[in-house]
Amino acid sequence: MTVRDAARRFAPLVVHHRRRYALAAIFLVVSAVAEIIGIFVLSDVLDMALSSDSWQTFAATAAAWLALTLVGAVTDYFGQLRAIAASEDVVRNLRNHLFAWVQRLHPRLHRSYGLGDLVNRHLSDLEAIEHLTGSGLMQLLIATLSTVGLVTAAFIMSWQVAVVAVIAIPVMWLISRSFATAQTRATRLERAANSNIGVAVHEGLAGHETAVAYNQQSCEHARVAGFGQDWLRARIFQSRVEVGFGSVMSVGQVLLTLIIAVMGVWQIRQGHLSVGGLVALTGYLGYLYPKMQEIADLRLSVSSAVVSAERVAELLDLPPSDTDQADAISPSVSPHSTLSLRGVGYGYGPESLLDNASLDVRPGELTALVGPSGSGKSTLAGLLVRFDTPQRGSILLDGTDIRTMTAASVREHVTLLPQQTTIKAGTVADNIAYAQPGATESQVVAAAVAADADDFIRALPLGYATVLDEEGLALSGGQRQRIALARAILRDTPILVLDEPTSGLDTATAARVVEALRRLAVDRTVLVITHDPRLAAAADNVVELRGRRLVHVRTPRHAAPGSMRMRLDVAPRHVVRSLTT
Ligand SMILES: Nc1ncnc2c1ncn2[C@@H]1O[C@H](COP(=O)(O)OP(=O)(O)OP(=O)(O)O)[C@@H](O)[C@H]1O
Repeated sequence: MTVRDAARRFAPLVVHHRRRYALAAIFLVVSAVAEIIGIFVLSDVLDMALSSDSWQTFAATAAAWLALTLVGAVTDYFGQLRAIAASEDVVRNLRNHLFAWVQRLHPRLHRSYGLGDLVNRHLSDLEAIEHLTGSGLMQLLIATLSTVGLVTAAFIMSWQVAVVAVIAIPVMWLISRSFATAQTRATRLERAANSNIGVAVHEGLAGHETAVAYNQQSCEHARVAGFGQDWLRARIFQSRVEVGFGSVMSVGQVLLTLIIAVMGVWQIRQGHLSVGGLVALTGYLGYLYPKMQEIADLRLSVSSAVVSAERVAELLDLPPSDTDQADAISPSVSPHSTLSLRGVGYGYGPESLLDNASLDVRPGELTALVGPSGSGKSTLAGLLVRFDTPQRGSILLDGTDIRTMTAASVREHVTLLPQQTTIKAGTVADNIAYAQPGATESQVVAAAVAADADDFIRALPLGYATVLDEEGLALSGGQRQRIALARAILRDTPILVLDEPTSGLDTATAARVVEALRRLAVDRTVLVITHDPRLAAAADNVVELRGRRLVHVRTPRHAAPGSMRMRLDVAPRHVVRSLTT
């Protein structure tokens, strides 16, 4: 990606802040102009003082110089504040935009990047992009205008001296260009190492218990330290480029000042310049040099920002998992819905996971999907809530292909309880109500009762008001599972797809949850994915995912009365075989 590509790509996200940047730029330009005129006035003040004319004229000129300095300082203050406010707001908006997009990506893409890497892209990378398209651009504009103003003023004082300064500008630009290539390479290495550290720290902390249990803390530590070493190398490389550039520029500045001083003295001796004029001239060039260096530095920082732009653009170019057709519909939610698969085929790569899979999951029935680990059950659950679309065949909701519906509408009909339970920072009630933010207290309690969670919640120190930390570590695995189940129940959609709802539960609790699921299935369509023989035995239908196909193992016709109490030893042999695989 070139600087131009990056600017073109992200400018539309910044463009609606142009007025704020413009206002900041106006303040800063006024400040720069006040500075330039101030130096001019200073030369008069000095010449007057040296020629000791009237003290009154001297005082008036000195007051004008002071006033200009004050105007410069005040406008600089407001300009800087405005610029900072605009750039922070742009970063905030860019982050909102990126986060909204990343939320639309398939969960498997989140996993493939790693959370640490994604977090990094939401933080420092966005700041760099703002610099490229907002504050950096504004700084470049002001530095360029100031340079033009200072050079013009220098020309008025002495064109011979000003020519030397003008010649220095393209030389500095060429030097900064040669450093920019190295800076891009260094930044790429630094960003990659930084992301690796983020991923390693996140994984190390998220899997801390496993690391301790397996005595692998030193391995986790070595992993973070290894990436830290890469980062250090990249930072040293980056600093070498930055500091090297700074040193070359300093030598250049000294050379330039020396040449200008020699020329200035020569001009005074020739009678072409006054002492005040030389002071003003060196003042102009004293301001000019940092402005030129700022332009050259911007060239370097822009090279770093391009790397960040590449990293963010990479995420924004990923296809979202919830793209709707142009004429997608949002059918109204009916209390009873049938979910059907017709000849569904799906695979992550060339290998199929599902082939010609067909199934009807009807209201009033509890359907269990069983099958060996890795056979594709969770993948199928993801298709039902349109994380992805089948490559062949279709999934129908009351006869409507879910491809033709908006993804949001599909999820208004179908609730998925994922295999991994998520507990958010907040109270128990907040966690359950996450499914339906406007839910009343009694609805939250009813959902908890249905998930057999009410008793243990009431036993917590503050009951439903007990605050859980982000990972819900204050709760046992089974308790977290039931809170997640209550959350799914609270959504009150006609179809529930529950991935391993009884995993981690003791026999008595699992039995109560199974009972709760049977009650739910009375007026809902419930599909449970399970390895739990008790749950499969309690289901009206049992379907096995076997050899990429869905095979009916048991239908309501064969279900024993009171199937909820069916024991594993009386469940059909093939159910037992598939559950124990
Ligand atoms: N994002 C992915 N990319 C490629 N392959 C994947 C991806 N996610 C899952 N798989 C593979 O697809 C297969 C099915 O995975 P899935 O999680 O659907 O199985 P499952 O039947 O639910 O397993 P389990 O019963 O152990 O939960 C596995 O071989 C898995 O490695």
